Amino acid sequence: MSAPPLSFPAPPPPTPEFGADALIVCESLVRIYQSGPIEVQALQGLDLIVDSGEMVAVVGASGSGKSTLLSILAGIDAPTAGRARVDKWDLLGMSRTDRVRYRRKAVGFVRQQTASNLVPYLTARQMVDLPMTAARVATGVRRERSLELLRMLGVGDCADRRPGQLSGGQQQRVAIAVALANEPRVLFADEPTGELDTATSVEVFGAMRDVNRELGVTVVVVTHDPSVSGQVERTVAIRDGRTSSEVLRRTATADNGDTHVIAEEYAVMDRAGRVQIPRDYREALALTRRVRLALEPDHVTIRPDA
Ligand SMILES: Nc1ncnc2c1ncn2[C@@H]1O[C@H](COP(=O)(O)OP(=O)(O)OP(=O)(O)O)[C@@H](O)[C@H]1O
Repeated sequence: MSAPPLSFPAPPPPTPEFGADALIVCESLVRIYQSGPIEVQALQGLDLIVDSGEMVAVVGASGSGKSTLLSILAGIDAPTAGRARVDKWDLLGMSRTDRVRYRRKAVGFVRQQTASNLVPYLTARQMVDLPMTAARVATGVRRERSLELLRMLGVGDCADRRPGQLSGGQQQRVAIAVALANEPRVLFADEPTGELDTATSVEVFGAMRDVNRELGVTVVVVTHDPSVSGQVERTVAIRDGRTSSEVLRRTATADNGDTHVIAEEYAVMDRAGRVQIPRDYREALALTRRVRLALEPDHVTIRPDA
C-alpha cells in the first residue's frame, strides 16, 4: 500500500520587492569614500523611492550626501553596498558598457557649474546635437529635436550662440536641453541654480517644471535654495547620509474659492519599520533610550519610559 502523499503548508506569499512599481529605488544604499587612512561614509543606508512622473527636490546640510546620491543615480559613481535601481537598470551590477549606455540614453544630468555643462566652442544647437550623434540618431531627427528642445526651454533664439554669448540662466536652459537630447526618462540636476540670482533661479526651475509636466520626465533636483524647494510637491531631506523627512505640498481650495498651499512634514520609515524621531521632539519629552509604543485604532503613540 502506498503512503498517503505528504502535504505541506502553503508557502507564505512572497514579500513584494521594496518599491517594485517605482521608477527609482534606493534601498540601504551605502557609499564609503576612502581618503588616505580616513573612511568617509557619505551614504549610510539611504532609502528612497521616486515614482515615474514625479518632481522631487532633495535638500540637506552641506556634506549630508546629496551630491553623492545624485552621482550614483546618474551612473557617474558606483555605490559601495545596498540596492539602487532606475527603471530597469541595476546600478550596482552594471557592466562598464551598460553604464555608458545608461548615461547616454536612460538619464540626463545637469551640474551646478554652468560652464562645466557646456562645450565652449560649440553653439547651443551643436551641443544638443552631440549626445544624439553619439547615440547614432538620424541627422534630420537630430536637427528637428535640437530646435524643438531649445524652443521648449525658452532659448530657441540662442540656437546659434556659443556659451560665452549666453547668460547664466540661458546656459543652464541649454544644459537642460542637452541632458534631454536622447529622451531620458529621468533628469537629475545637482544645484542647477546654485550660481544664479534668485529671479533667474526661479525661471530655470520653472523650465524644469515644464519639462516634468509637458514631457513627463521624472526630475530629481538637489538644491540649497528654499524658494526653489518650495515650488515642488515633494521635498526629501537627507541627514547624515540617510533620508530623514519629507515635505509634501498640495493645493487646497477654501470655501470662498481661494487656493493655498498646504505643506505637511512626514518622517520617513525604512523597510524594517525604523523611524527617526526629530531631536526637538525627543528633547521636549525627554525621550531617551527606551520609549513606550502603543497601537491605537488609527495611530501609534510613543511615550517616555515612565
Ligand atoms: N570623492 C570623495 N572622496 C572623499 N570624500 C568624499 C568624496 N566625495 C564626497 N565626500 C564626502 O562625503 C560626504 C558627502 O558629500 P556630498 O558631496 O555628497 O555632500 P552634499 O550634501 O552634496 O554637500 P554640499 O551641499 O556641500 O555639496 C562629505 O563628508 C564629503 O566630504
